[in-house]
Amino acid sequence: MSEVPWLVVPAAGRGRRMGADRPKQYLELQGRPVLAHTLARLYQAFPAARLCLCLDVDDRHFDPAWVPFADWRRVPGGAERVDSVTNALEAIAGTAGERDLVLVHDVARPCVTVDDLVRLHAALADDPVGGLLAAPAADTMKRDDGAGRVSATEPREGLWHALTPQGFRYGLLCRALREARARGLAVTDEASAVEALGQAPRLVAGRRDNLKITHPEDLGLAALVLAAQAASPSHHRGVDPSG
Ligand SMILES: Nc1ccn([C@@H]2O[C@H](COP(=O)(O)OP(=O)(O)OP(=O)(O)O)[C@@H](O)[C@H]2O)c(=O)n1
Ligand SMILES: C[C@](O)(CO)[C@H](O)COP(=O)(O)O
Repeated sequence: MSEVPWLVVPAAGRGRRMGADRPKQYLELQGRPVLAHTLARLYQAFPAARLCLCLDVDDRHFDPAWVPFADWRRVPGGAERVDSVTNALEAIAGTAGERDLVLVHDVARPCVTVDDLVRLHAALADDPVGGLLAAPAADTMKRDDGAGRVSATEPREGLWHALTPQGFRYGLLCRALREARARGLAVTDEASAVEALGQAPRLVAGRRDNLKITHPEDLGLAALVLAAQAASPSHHRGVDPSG
């Protein structure tokens, strides 16, 4: 029987780049808010997991009916994503064990498949460091000169897009985020904090359609992805019965 993970879902962003009338996690996608889709995918993969949901303290849109988990708690969001995740880890101090696996997943990634969730979980079961879903860069990469022109073409070999979930043992993740804060490092994901400790997180190849809804056009793309996934049953495969 495999280990049931903790889930941390940072959902306290304001969606500034989306520029909508509400945070993007509450925008409608196939008739339901983005947040409800994301939590449903996580629940399909890990029905017995314990969830920490990071929400803005001034959130006026959230409805607990969208949370399918039996064991969940609401945690106040912080100023940045990393602060929201840190608040979640602090909220479960004393309950979570040092070696417990914590999977952190952006609420803004509703298209993650059950198959990828289960594969990541399995890949991290015995990994001494932890790791993340990631997709190899598929485009030619340009660097700008700061004035709208190309200054260089960067080799893409070995470059990956960091996706979520990202999963690490509770003790290691707490230490990594604490040290990153102490050193004033700007970390945009959990892996970069762990890297700053000198550790090498495992890259687990994930689907490129696990997109992060960020800009206005991403909402339409996510709707197309969900429709395409519904037409193919592959993402329902591999649900862990012990979860
Ligand atoms: N203070 C914050 C900022 C972000 N997030 C969450 O972190 C994830 C990734 O962040 P991003 O895509 O940047 O979301 P927003 O912060 O909402 O977007 P923007 O940067 O455009 O305002 C999202 O699930 C978002 O809700 C969070 O929990 N707390
Ligand atoms: C964690 C993340 O999704 C990895 O790609 C991403 O860094 C979060 O988005 P942000 O715009 O950097 O907050």
